[in-house]
Amino acid sequence: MKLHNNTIRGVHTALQAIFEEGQYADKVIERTLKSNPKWGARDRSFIAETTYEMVRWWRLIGHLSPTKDYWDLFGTYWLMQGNQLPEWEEFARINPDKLKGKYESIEDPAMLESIPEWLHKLGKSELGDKWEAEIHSLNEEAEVVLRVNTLKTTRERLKNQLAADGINTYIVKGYPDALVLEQRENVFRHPAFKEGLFEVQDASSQLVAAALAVEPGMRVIDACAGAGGKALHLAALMENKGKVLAMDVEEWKLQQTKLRARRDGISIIEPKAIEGTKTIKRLKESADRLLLDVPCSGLGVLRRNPDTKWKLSLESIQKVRDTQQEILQSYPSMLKPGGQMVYATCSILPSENELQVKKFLDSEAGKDFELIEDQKVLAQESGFDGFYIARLLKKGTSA
Ligand SMILES: C[S@@+](CC[C@H](N)C(=O)[O-])C[C@H]1O[C@@H](n2cnc3c(N)ncnc32)[C@H](O)[C@@H]1O
Repeated sequence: MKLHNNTIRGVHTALQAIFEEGQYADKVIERTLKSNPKWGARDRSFIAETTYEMVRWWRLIGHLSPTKDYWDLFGTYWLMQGNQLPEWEEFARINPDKLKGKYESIEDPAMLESIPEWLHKLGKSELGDKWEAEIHSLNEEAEVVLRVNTLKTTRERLKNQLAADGINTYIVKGYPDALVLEQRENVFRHPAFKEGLFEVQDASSQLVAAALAVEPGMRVIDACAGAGGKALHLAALMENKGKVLAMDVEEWKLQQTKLRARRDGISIIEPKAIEGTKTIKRLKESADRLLLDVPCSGLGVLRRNPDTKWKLSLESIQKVRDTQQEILQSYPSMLKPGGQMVYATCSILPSENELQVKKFLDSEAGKDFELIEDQKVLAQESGFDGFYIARLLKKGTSA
């Protein structure tokens, strides 16, 4: 593949914003591409892909590169990918043989997987033998997965429609609404997206709403709805009948949910900002189903958000665990007796997952609940994101 000076500069600018200004990789790439409308499709995918991959391998690249200069870092990355460097003066400091020798002498698994030392220790202590294969899997590039909006089309119809435009997809057993792209593609530009025929949502994430066993006409609360990925799926599973109360502490995210619902032809989602314990108390025993898609470390979705590795710390993970338990201690009061609840995270750490559920069940707040089943979805086994999904029943019958 031929390298172009201006697109490499585009990658540099994006990396600067991510590492020096602490901005989120996905937002930075979106902005970089938007501000350079003259770049063609190939240039755009080069910039997006290279930026993501350089963020993913940042620690290892930094170790192997002769200096911290961006040209050296890019050149090192380019060689690591098995490519050859053109004879440009910008790459004069890079010696491919020296780089290869340095790579082969690395013994530290955290360096080889390009993760912080503390994360390797934590992963090993939580997942034991499964950790190394898991982090290896989480360092792979994510597939693009679509969730068919069954309110507007069928999987078969959408598959054919996309194929007619040269976008080939395949079906994976166990994920009834999913289509996986054979090749990475910017599907947001496709008319079928604008018509609300699909959402982009990882296959593991699609298991969450499905686990809640919703039915048309139910009153459902999605208590951490964010931009609405799962709420939209719930509404589709409910055939747009009943009500989905989409709640979050960050009201601006719920605005996104509203816009997405309109595109998807959904009318049953009602956004509601959480203003404190009052909001929760007022909804006491009002829901047939409750989804707690709680904030988490995001360690299960590193494929999609590789910058998470560099933003997390032991302290930030502890903080998020505290929030998870606070939510578990208070929000289940919104569920009617006899109702079902799903607790979900996009983390693979037991301390955010089954141990949180156990702590809840052992506490006063959890005494009326029982665990029906849980799924520990690892990337190394599923081939998709890492997730945890627990289904719980609130004992008793509703009056
Ligand atoms: C994993 S994200 C939710 C993703 C969303 N359900 C989706 O499918 O797109 C967790 C959400 O919890 C929200 N959150 C954080 N603290 C919360 C709290 N105490 N109560 C409710 N939501 C909270 C965050 O703003 C974030 O949107």
